[in-house]
Amino acid sequence: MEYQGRPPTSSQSMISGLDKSPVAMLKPTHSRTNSTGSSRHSRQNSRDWEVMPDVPPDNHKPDQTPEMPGICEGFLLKKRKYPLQGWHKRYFHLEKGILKYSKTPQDIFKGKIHGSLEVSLAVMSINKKSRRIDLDAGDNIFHMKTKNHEMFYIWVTKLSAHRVYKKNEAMNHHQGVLQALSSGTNSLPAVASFAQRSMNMPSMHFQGTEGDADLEQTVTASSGVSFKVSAWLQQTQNADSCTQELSRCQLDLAELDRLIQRLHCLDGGLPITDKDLEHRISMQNLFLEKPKKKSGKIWGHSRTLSRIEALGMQYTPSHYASTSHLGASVQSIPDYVYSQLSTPPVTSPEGKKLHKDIYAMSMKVHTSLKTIHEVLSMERERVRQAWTGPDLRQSTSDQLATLCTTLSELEVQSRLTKIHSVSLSSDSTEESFCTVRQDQPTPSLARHHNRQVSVTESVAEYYDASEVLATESSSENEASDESGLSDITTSNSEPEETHLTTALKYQASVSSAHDVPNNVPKDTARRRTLPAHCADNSHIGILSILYNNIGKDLSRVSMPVALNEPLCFLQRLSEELEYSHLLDIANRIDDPYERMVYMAAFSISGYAWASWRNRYKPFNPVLGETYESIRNDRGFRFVSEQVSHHPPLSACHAESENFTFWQDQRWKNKFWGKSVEIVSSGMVNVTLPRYGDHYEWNKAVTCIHNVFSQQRWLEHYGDVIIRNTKSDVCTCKMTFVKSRYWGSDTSKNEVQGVVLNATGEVVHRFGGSWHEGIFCDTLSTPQCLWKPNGQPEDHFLYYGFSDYARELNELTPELQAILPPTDTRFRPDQRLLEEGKVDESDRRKDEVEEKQRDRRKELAKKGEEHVPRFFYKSLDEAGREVWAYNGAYWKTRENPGFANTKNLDLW
Ligand SMILES: CC(C)CCC[C@@H](C)[C@H]1CC[C@H]2[C@@H]3CC=C4C[C@@H](O)CC[C@]4(C)[C@H]3CC[C@]12C
Repeated sequence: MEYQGRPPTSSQSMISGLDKSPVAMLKPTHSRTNSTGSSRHSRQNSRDWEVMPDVPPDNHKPDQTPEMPGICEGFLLKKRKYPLQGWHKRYFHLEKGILKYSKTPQDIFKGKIHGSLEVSLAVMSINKKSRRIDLDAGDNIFHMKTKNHEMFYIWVTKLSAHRVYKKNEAMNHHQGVLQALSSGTNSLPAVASFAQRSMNMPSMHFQGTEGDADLEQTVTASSGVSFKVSAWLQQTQNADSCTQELSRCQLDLAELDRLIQRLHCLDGGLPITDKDLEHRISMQNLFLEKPKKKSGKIWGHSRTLSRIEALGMQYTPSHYASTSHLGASVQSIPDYVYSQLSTPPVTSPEGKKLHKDIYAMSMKVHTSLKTIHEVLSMERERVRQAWTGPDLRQSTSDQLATLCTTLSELEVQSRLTKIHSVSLSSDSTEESFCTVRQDQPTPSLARHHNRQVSVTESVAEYYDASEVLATESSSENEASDESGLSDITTSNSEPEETHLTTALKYQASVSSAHDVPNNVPKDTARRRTLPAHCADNSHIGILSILYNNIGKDLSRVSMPVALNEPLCFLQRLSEELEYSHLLDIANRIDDPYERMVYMAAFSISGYAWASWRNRYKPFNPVLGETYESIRNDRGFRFVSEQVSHHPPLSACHAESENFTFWQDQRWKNKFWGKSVEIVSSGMVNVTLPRYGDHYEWNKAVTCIHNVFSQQRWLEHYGDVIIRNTKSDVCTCKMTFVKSRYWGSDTSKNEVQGVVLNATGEVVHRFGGSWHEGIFCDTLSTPQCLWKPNGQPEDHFLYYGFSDYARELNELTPELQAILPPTDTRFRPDQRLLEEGKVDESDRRKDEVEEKQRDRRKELAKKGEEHVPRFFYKSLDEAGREVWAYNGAYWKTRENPGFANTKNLDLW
């Protein structure tokens, strides 16, 4: 081990040893500074963040991989996987470009790894002042902090060295494979041999981290070719017989040669040399050019003659005479050779026998050659079929695709680094790099109206943006970040092995449980499908949209509607009530702890959509847009309104005889280079009339991993606490566990929670996953509390929509007459998209956004502000800003009816 984590005196020499390249890299080219930033503290803080440049591979000759940088290991502080929880001490180990961590060096040694990441595939940002290093590898983000500046310097240097090394290695590898592939007909063996070489390269031994996948695939793809070739040869049973036939042929030819020599001697001539034979045969070949034509005048053929002349040969008339009949007689090579060699007619019995033997031998050679020719022709046909057939074509195109992916991965990474840096540099707040506290009051929105646009934020709005964006500044500053230090702990905040056992137990219970009965009627008499399939949007380069618009006024950038799903955020909010029957159950349970268990199940059920919905984004409602949903089958009615456009804020309210539900959805983005974390700050509220309970809870963080690629996936993580503001009897604490604990997949989408009594003792435990269901084993009858409804089979064709989601935008004739014109169902671009008219929808979307801008300007001219129609701003019991329902929607709907009121003209 090169470095044991103590700040050693040797660290100096270690640094100087690496000084040449990495120190240059320690001077990042980008900073997160915005010179026009408005917030004082954020200006200081964002300036401290720097994105490490995407180091270009060294200019070295291919195949000359520079020396592998040494191992680096030691304790670092790592931000807890659950947000908002400070830092803990973890042992990090960097080797061959892979950064792993565990609790102790022993754990690393034993292979008990908590997480690992391929550093060359991550976007790396550093903050010298707070000694922080962030690595975002798309699927995985590490936030680290060093104890002192010396360690910071060492780690940054080492990480950079490993990044450069790995990039070079990847470049070399791909150049090699590309060369092999481009070397035409011999490509397969070339690729195979290259693969063989790569397989032997120790450095190509990748650990099984996600980031390696592409490289690993390429290696296996090319080694797969070599495997295929040998398998092919093995399959070719005729190959052996072919070789045998050839050696037999060789023996026969030797015998033939002997016989010919003897015949020649018999005739009193000198032994025929190979050269003689060659001459004779080539001469015959010349005559064979037009063997049948004008057989009697063959030498009259000018071209033939000139070639013979050119050969400088002299022929006797007997030569000509003997060849003159060839045209008609040549049938096979042996016949032909025989005829050529038997110049003077032989009469002696020995000579005749020799003739016969030569003939027989020639026939044998001919047969052998014919067999070999057949085998080779068959083989050629096999190769041709395999090449044109789907199998090899597929694997070749797969290989090329893998290569392209990996190469573009490198390209993408450099772009990301740029985007990242620009997004940060134009960000006047440090919000994208600090944790937002959910319990802090929201600062006044007015303070930040003058801010510049950032790409980070633009992701927030997903380019439905039509005006200069403004987002609230984070209330957390570097000081509180630093204060995380006092929070340093070596205690284990991560689940122990028991956690895994529990997780597996719940998982098994959920999967063995039957479908959980609910009283919701299955047949809703609503539509089961959408009018058109979703458009394939995989070709739309989200990255290039972002990239090409860096620094531009984003008001002019609109995302193509093909990236949208035909639902908006207002409708999405109502989707959280798909499993409202859990609230109906809760309102009937006398036991407050058990009631809480159901509240928890309900809060988890609102995340179930995420496994299916990662390809499209909802429409951003325009200011004043509304949506209603009356669900007689579920016994509630729901209304929502877009109450603010910058920042986007949707308020909603639902009521039933069993509950009232409300929330305002506000969130912030943190863009880490490859992934976006969505941190919601609004609270969800539910009251249960029977017991007078008022529950409120925060939302988990949603992370869009690999946001720019087709391997995009969503994850929810963090702690969620449900409190009953009307009673201290119990609280519920849940954890949405970040995946990849212990490197296993068993904890995917895992949730675990407890219900605690007033003294903090555990009364109930439950667990499972947000995509498969939740089980509680502490109830008098242990049972599955909730399971998500099955997805319709064709969901992939319809945006991943569940049956419930498909119903949300349906516009029935009855509704058409009653709904206010501001209802989303009337939004023309969304409707066009639903009907599959993507181009028209795109045009209409521009118009809708334009109209929104005009309305805003109009208001500004009059010095007025938009006032939401059905919600009003107020403060909750904890002093947080909330949007409360004013009761006007249903009243107006009934009397006088929206048709008889003044409504906003939105589109
Ligand atoms: C680039 C595009 C096409 C990729 C698709 C992005 C999708 C998956 C993103 C875009 C906007 C995102 C939503 C933004 C806001 C919230 C509110 C939060 O409380 C829960 C997650 C939720 C609901 C996000 C889920 C994921 C989401 C829908």
